[in-house]
Amino acid sequence: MADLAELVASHIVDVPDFPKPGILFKDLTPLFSDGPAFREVVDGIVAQYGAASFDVVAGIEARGFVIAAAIAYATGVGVVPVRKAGKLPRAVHSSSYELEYGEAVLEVHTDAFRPGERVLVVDDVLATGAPPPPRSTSWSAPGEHSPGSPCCWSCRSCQAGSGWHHARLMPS
Ligand SMILES: O=P(O)(O)OC[C@H]1O[C@H](OP(=O)(O)OP(=O)(O)O)[C@H](O)[C@@H]1O
Ligand SMILES: Nc1ncnc2[nH]cnc12
Repeated sequence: MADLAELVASHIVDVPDFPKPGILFKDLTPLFSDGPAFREVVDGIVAQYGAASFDVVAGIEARGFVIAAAIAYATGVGVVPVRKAGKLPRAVHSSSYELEYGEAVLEVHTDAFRPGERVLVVDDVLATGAPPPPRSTSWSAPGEHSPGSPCCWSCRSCQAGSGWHHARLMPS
């Protein structure tokens, strides 16, 4: 797993101030475009969870689609697109959330999953994403936890020491 993490890290390009000043954007396109590396990562994800542990893969628009489709093809299961608001043509479940650099709404068709189906949900990056906090939720200053700790191993705000991130990602 350490090797895989290194492989991923070595194929990420950090882009400062994209899409907004203060955001360090993790660009995974070099990983997607490197055939052997991408295959190794996809195979690694499948091995991590076990091909028999899920019945369908859900990918989060848009970069998550790339990974979800590859996993689905590799394991012979179907893929369900979880799309940004207004893109799906039929009845949807909908949920809003906060991004590191904005807000968005994700939707999935109400009949996308069958009862009891086991779903592997994939995306490329977890920065800060979380449902909008309830009023009572406290917010924690960045840097209160060490980068690499389980609470925020992929939390860019914490690692970059800038911005705020949701307490949900932190241990209580
Ligand atoms: O943890 P968060 O702060 O939610 O950030 C992570 C999300 O942001 C990016 O998607 P984005 O909405 O930018 O869409 P894209 O994949 O279409 O670029 C990324 O692919 C994740 O879905
Ligand atoms: N820092 C970041 N890099 C890439 N994608 C992101 N989505 C949210 N924050 C991001």
